[in-house]
Amino acid sequence: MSQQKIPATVITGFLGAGKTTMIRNLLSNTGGKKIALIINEFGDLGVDGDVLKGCGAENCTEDDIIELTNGCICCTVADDFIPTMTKLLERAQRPDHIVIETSGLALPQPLVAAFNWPDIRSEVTVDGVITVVDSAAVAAGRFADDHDAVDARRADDASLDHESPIEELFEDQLTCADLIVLNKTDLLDGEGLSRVRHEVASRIARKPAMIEARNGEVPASVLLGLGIGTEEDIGNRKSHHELEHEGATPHDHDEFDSFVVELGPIDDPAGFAEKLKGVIAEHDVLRLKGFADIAGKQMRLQVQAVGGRIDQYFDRAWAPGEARGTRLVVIGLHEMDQNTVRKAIQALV
Ligand SMILES: Nc1nc2c(ncn2[C@@H]2O[C@H](COP(=O)(O)OP(=O)(O)OP(=O)(O)O)[C@@H](O)[C@H]2O)c(=O)[nH]1
Repeated sequence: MSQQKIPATVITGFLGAGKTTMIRNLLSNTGGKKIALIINEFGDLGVDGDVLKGCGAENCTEDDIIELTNGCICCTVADDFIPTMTKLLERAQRPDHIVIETSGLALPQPLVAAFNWPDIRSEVTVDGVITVVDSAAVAAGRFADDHDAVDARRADDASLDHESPIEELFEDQLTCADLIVLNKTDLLDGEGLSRVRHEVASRIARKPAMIEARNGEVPASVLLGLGIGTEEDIGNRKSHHELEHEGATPHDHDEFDSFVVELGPIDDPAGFAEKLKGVIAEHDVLRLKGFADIAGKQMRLQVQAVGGRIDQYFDRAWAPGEARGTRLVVIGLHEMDQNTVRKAIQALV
């Protein structure tokens, strides 16, 4: 008798929507299922891997967490994702379930389509694609572009064939969903949330289930076991790019850029965060995350900024022999001036 296919859940969603937070919560309540986690993030710091490995889940040990670091998963399917899956499937102890966290800038379509490759298809199936949405960011209009401005730009430059890259990606990630998690409900009231629900629904023709969550707290029984087999339906969930350029090469990430800023110790983390908000707003930084060395503290500070909202918390002690330091990854649109932003952040300490 052939072995049953292993279900794989793809978790996607724009930068900072709460994917890692949701997975962290999931790993603490898997109902005994052994999970293998494949994670991919944009930027050179490996913050998500560090956060998830640090959560010490029994059913997903450090060995079960695989980081894909050679670029965005949707562009490295053949070179990175498929070989990783093949190796995972060769393990003596196979996982009960595979969870894949895409980078916040990934198109889920090419990844899901990879499950139709013969070697993978015979052993794994996509249990479902879950798209996490930052409800507060939707309410603030972060994905609703200024269409007049875009039209004006297009009139100036005939080669511009699509709308804002952020808006497109947001819609492409929704288009792929079997389940949409409207996260960060704590930041909105009932009316605001209902507007977000309508706005999200209006962006896609399909009507996947939509649930609300705070801090990604959704029971494993809801997230795992959707049983969809999404790879068989992926042809009906085309991205903007696929619709505009049938048969064209996949998209790249030229529209976005990331870089790492290194700093010395920070004396006043609250003051630093306040001033950082100003830099983020002035330079349209989309996402900033990393770890900070706070003078006189044994613990390192995790810094997470999504747009102008900054969270900071001490996550663990600096390990013996570990080089203390402040390292922050900054992600923005390509036109962001790296040198100016780097200098502006360095000037804060
Ligand atoms: N207020 C609030 N903050 C949240 C919630 N969920 C996540 N966050 C915060 O949002 C920030 C980003 O969360 P992550 O889980 O790292 O988001 P992500 O989607 O994994 O981010 P990328 O991997 O960079 O795309 C962190 O500071 C979280 O603590 C929520 O429901 N409410």
